[in-house]
Amino acid sequence: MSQNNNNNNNNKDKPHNNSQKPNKDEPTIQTQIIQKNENEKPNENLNENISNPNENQNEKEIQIENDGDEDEFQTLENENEKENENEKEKEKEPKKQTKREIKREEKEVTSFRRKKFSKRRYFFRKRSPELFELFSMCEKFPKKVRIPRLGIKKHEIEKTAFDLKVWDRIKGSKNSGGWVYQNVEEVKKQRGIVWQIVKNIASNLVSKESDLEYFSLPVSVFEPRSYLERLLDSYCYAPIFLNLAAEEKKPVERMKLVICMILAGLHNTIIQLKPFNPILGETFQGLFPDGTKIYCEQISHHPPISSWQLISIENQFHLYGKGKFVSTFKGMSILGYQKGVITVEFRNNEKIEFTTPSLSLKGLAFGERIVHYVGKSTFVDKKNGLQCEINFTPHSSGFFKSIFGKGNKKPTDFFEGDIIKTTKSTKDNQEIETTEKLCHIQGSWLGKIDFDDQTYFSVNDKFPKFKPIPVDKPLPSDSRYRDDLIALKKQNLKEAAKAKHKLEEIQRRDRKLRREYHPNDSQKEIQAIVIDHPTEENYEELEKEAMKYVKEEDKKKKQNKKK
Ligand SMILES: CC(C)CCC[C@@H](C)[C@H]1CC[C@H]2[C@@H]3CC=C4C[C@@H](O)CC[C@]4(C)[C@H]3CC[C@]12C
Repeated sequence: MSQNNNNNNNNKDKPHNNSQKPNKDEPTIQTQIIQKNENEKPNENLNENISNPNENQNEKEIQIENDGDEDEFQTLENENEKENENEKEKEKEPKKQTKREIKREEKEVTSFRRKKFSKRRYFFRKRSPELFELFSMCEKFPKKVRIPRLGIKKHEIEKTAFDLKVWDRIKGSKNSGGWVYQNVEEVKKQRGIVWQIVKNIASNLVSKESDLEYFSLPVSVFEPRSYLERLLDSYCYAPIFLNLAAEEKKPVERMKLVICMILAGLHNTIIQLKPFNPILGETFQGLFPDGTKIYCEQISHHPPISSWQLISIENQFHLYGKGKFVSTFKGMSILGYQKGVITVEFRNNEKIEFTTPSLSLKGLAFGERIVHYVGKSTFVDKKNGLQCEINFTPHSSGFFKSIFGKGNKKPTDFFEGDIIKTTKSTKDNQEIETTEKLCHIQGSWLGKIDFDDQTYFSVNDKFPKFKPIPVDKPLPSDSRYRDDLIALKKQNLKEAAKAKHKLEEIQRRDRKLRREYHPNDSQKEIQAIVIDHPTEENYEELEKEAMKYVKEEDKKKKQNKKK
């Protein structure tokens, strides 16, 4: 079945037609996207190793799903289960069962499953017929139409959220929690650089808790993107969940879907490469495969502040935010977060504001490189009086420890929170505030979100991850035109380093001029400390020095504790 066929079928099922259809003469967004994607292939490969470990499985899945129209939602899992069941039976009674009997049993199993899945499909259609189109427009996942697991009760799946092995988490997740970076070469490269930073701290050239922006790092640890493009990684599920949220009439359900959008995208932001710092006025214009428009711009140099917005095709939702990307050295780890509030506005004048948690990299200089999300994420819907705070390290507080004891220790990537409703009423001229707990959230940022006893998101569902497609004719300030970025894309490190140096020089001169014309402007001049790529002879020396420093720090800590 071709992709076009699939589209037609979906259109038939739709209860109402989309009135806004583009003219045939004009290239539709869809066709543009398909052409674009073909050109973009080398770029995609870069992220694929990390972002989607299950890609190969998907291909198989598509083949299976193509067999018949009815089996649209038959998954590989079911196929596997069937096989397993058959194998077990064969082992028990190898000769008695004929092929026919096995086939009959198979049919029974599939019909049972079909019932389950048709339920899902009905739910999906009822919610949003447009989503079928949305999925089929995404070129990479044309036929793999999967529904969010809304409406399926957990007891049907027979899994408990606290069972670690059953948890749906991405490849590389640790049993005790967090995600381990497996690229040994990359880590080794970065260590040499981290040791040099440690050396600078040890000789008191910079303070202990210093921002990464005080260093000019070598291009060998960079990825050929700027922060403006990188920040979009966390919105890879935004079109799916926000389109659903825009249709939702219940405020609680809407908030749940917005929470899903942010928490589900967290596992897509853990790439361990440094993006380029955007230059003042740099822009990025793009499209998500469903047509959602993306605009990003760097609006301040010091402090470096970026702003971004996503606008869906028919203005269903409008997400906007601005903030600083902070990354500070904290002893032997880096804490990275985005300072600022993000807002989503929907067509029906509903509005939700939220903040995101912080990312912590451990094992920078020695040991295993582990990524954690720490801190809090808050969601506020002022109009409907809804509020939600999600805690990313609940196990560390004494309260939760006492409840779940030692045996039930949850992994550190576990998060927990509540949606709370506050209602104001006046009685005898006095304002009374009553709070009510509506819903409990728990899950892992590495791939699972549960609301009460319903699973809303699981990585095993393999939703399509949306990647931004750069627009055809962007502004000349687009980050794609940066020389250092272009050179790094071609893997020409020498040229990239040269271009990076040149751009830094230009920025310095610009700052000087700005200060001359606006003396009151508080644009600080930072003298970045240049850090080179370490040579092999250098490497061991640096390691020894860093070791020395770490040991001294440990001694100081111990002495402080004794006092
Ligand atoms: C010297 C070498 C090891 C430095 C490499 C550090 C890299 C991996 C760090 C430095 C700054 C960090 C970023 C800082 C802020 C944010 C915003 C947050 O919402 C998502 C993660 C993200 C995007 C971080 C990702 C990891 C990051 C890019």
